[in-house]
Amino acid sequence: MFKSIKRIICWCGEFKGKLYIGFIFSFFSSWFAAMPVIIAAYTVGMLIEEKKGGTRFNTKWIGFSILLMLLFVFLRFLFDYLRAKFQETISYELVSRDRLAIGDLLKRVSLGYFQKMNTGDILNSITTGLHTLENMGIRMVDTFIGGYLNFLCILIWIAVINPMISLITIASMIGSFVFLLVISKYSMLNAPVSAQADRDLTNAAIEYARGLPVVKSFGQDGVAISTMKKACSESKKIHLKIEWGFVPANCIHLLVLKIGSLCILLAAVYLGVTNQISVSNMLLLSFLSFSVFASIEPISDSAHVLGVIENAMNQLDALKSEEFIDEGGREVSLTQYGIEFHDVSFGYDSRLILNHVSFTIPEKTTTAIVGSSGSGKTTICNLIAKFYAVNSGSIEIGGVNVKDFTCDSLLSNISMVFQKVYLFHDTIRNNICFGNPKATEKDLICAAKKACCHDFISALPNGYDTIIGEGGGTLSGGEKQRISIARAILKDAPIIILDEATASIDPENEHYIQAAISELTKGKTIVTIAHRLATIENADQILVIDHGEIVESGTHKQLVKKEGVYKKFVEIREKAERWNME
Ligand SMILES: Nc1ncnc2c1ncn2[C@@H]1O[C@H](COP(=O)(O)OP(=O)(O)OP(=O)(O)O)[C@@H](O)[C@H]1O
Repeated sequence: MFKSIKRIICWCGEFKGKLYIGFIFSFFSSWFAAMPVIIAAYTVGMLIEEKKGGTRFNTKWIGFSILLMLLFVFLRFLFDYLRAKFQETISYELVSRDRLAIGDLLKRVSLGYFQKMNTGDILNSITTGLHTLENMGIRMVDTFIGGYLNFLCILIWIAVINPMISLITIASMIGSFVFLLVISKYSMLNAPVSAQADRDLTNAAIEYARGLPVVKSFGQDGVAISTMKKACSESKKIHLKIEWGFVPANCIHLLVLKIGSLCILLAAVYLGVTNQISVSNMLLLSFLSFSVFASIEPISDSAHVLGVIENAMNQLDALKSEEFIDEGGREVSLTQYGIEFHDVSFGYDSRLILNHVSFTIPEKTTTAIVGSSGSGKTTICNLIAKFYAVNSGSIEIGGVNVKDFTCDSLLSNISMVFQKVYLFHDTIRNNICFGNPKATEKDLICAAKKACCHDFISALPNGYDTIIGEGGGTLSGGEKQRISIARAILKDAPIIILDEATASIDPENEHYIQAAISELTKGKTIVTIAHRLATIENADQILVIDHGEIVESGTHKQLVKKEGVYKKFVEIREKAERWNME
């Protein structure tokens, strides 16, 4: 329990000071909260003493005590306000800091990480996990430390009045603490199970939403929803079981405190009746018996979430400790943009995909990579962009090993246009300007015109301010492709990696996209996974890849003369293109 609290305090980092100041205010707030009760008890006590024929009661005291009580009530709320002012914002600041840090971190891990982890798991850490910390982390520490500080204040008063009763108070607190430990232990044990149930549910929901088009087309709604239903019912079952498990320890924790209050009350009355303490002190102890444990009663709720918080912190630490692919990288500014592969071998897992691949792409030339499906073309492009680290060999860009770049510094030199375009759920303007956030309106329109998308964007009711659905769902494939090219044109990077996506596009769109690509690639170093014969034939260099090895390289003219893989590939493409034309 203490370890978890210490961990949360450490998590506060630069905000620790604010947290501690908050505790000081909390301590004073507790003192001021106790003062009106003490004054009321003494006033009533003095009145009773007078009635019994004791010391004469000074009536002026009533007015004075009311003023004092009002002052303490005001001070209590003032210190409470100050505590909240210092502490309440901390969790929001921390979570915002961590969300941004994770966003940055995810940009810097190998893409292999996203295969190792489910999207739902990552999503859960960033959303539910951090939300748990945001909502419960600091509150839990505050309830715990604030609660015991409050208890300590009242305990001091009790000890001053009667040390024996303070021992009863301490014994009750210790008794209840034992059950708090039981609750926190149970919470620690069950939190991973509960978190796994949440992750399974998120993954099932994502899978269901993503697969809906396939589900509908195969008329399999029943099958798909059954996975969701199973995940929901499992989650309900697990959470209910855990909640019920807390009940016994919770009840006993509360029972011990209530019995403690009762014992203090009985002891106070006994001491008062037997004249061992004054009436005022008897009344005061009676009042305090009700409030002494009030601040530690809710700690059991905090102990419940201890495991959940620990688990959220573990997830956060696991994310933060993920190895960066650009560890040790630096900002590099290039003066030339040729690409060289030196004896590169690579596999996503134990299976080797690229086997001792070497080639050179001179700057400002076009290199087409051709080969059968699964031969390793996309893998080469992914390695140039350092999405993965090579197993052996090296890749140089502009004479610098890609290992030596930070991801941002490397990718600032590269524009990638994929077959499968991803557009953000945002305006068309922001999607295009993603390539260059500093671009002016003039630059934006110029890029859109070059990418042949200005006309269709202008025809939309909200023009460039039209919101594109998630993934670009509200646009056609050709429109999305042209927007992604406009994005790359605006970025104006010296190296272009292009997965030429013309196979599935109609002739009119193909014409537009080719025009857009020509604008994009002018004067750049281009690596293209080429499908169209026209692009391949015009390339300065063709690399033919087969089973992860470069089996042929040269110009179109040189390669068709050989009776090799390329010639066969050209014959197949010619047939396919003729078939497309018919
Ligand atoms: N992330 C991955 N994890 C594991 N294996 C992968 C991964 N991506 C690709 N592969 C495997 O690596 C091999 C090469 O894939 P790659 O995508 O580079 O081929 P490609 O030549 O671009 O194919 P295509 O023309 O069909 O797109 C394939 O056998 C593929 O199954």
